[in-house]
Amino acid sequence: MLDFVGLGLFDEKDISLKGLEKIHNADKVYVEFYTSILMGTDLEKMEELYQKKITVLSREDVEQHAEEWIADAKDMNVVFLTGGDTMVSTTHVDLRLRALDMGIETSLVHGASIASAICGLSGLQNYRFGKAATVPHPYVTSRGSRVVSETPYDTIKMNMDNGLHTAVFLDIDKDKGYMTVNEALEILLEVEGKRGEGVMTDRISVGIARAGSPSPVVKADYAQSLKSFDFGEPLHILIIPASLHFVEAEALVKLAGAPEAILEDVD
Ligand SMILES: C[S@@+](CC[C@H](N)C(=O)[O-])C[C@H]1O[C@@H](n2cnc3c(N)ncnc32)[C@H](O)[C@@H]1O
Repeated sequence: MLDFVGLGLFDEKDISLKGLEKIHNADKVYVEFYTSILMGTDLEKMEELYQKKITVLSREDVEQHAEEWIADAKDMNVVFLTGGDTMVSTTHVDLRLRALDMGIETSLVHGASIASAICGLSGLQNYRFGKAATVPHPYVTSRGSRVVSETPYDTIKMNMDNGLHTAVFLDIDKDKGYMTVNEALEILLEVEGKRGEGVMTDRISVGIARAGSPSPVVKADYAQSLKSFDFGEPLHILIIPASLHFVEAEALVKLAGAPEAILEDVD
């Protein structure tokens, strides 16, 4: 049996009782921290609370060599842990399908996810979100030119045209670190400036830091101002709202300190 268990958002205590039960019954427990990471804990604290040894898998272990560790699940209980919900904004459905092809039974234990936390913390309605985007760190080519992905900007623009908000996930890179809301806004405004377009200028953006922690930060402001706001420690996520329903605008003013002027431009 291969059990996929979502760890929730912030520390080792965010796991569900069902998830914990799966770990207690497991012969082997694996975790990956490349799609998301619990910033309020570490492997030692997790192993202490869960009373199990946990092996950390790299992206390569999960995406290229999965058969090697999944095979044990043919005659053992193997648990695979992931930050947030195990199947939200990850590619882990591929792992599940591979396991099924190998004749291995699978199960899911869901965890609190950033996808729903952003709605709760900001007051933006979950049914008004379109396709999510990810802002990767810029990279430098062998010839020395800096390359910035324009894909997230295109996604925001497409969603905006359809009246939909965009959740913008921020890159987690083992060398370059955790991207901040500030860096992501700089990158998106750079693309906007280069193209001479105006999707984000004069619009409210929302930054959220450390969802699920005792002190999450939620701040809404015009992109140019928000890019210098201090959100503190990671993880961060950015939301680019489309037009706002009046309750969403009121929530952004009261829950995220947005300028009251936004109350005059609502649906
Ligand atoms: C690719 S998503 C994976 C989502 C995860 N499976 C879930 O369901 O929550 C990871 C990105 O979401 C955002 N994120 C995840 N947890 C967060 C948290 N607790 N606070 C703020 N942002 C978070 C970060 O931008 C991070 O890079």
